Amino acid sequence: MYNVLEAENVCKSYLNKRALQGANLTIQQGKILGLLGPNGSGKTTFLKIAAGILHPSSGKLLIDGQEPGVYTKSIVSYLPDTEYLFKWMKIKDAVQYFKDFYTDFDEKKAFALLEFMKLDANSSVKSLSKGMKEKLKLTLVLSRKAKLYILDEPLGGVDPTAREKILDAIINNFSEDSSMIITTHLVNDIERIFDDVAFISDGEIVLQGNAEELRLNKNKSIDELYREVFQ
Ligand SMILES: Nc1ncnc2c1ncn2[C@@H]1O[C@H](COP(=O)(O)OP(=O)(O)OP(=O)(O)O)[C@@H](O)[C@H]1O
Repeated sequence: MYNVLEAENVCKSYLNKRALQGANLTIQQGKILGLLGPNGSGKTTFLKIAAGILHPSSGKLLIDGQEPGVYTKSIVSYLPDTEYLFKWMKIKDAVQYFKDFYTDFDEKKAFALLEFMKLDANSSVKSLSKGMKEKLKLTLVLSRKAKLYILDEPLGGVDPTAREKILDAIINNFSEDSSMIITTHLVNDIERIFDDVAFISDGEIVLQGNAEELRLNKNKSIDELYREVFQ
């Protein structure tokens, strides 16, 4: 099986804070991996390195066999946990912005997803609630035909019913040629879409495996296992 992402002994320090301390992780093609860990365990730092926004202090991280850079950014669709939409934009301007920026952007898919998310293309971004903004950002990121989707806390502000529908949409739109890494604290709600999970603690991956095998072997849901590991 081909690994879209391979991280070997990745370390990252911010001044005197060691955020990643030798993280090892692989993501296979066609798989959705949940990267799970408590606040401050290094999830966002890991994702930023994979997205090419931060450089590791040491170690190696390869995406499709290459170090993060211009090529990997062209095949990675990244949803950061921060705000990046411009307030002056209407939703349709944000779609156009992505279309201009990314050659792999599928405008038809974007408008279909907007409809699914019940978002009006003529609404202005500044009028959207937190959950609506999350839905818009997810729409934009999922409308690229990327090899790797990186979603940092994608559904925190979305209400539980919509969350279920969006998870279904993610699975229905997911192509076996691509892969996905998702961080979340909503383990119980989201675990059903994970093929694999990795637990991160103090900048180290302490457990990685197939979600179904872990459930069977430990006789626990991933949420229960998470609570046991991080209690
Ligand atoms: N820019 C920064 N400067 C200094 N320290 C940082 C910076 N960004 C993150 N850190 C520290 O690095 C560690 C890992 O942070 P990171 O944001 O990767 O964690 P996380 O697992 O994503 O947390 P959360 O679940 O709260 O989002 C934390 O101790 C954090 O305080």
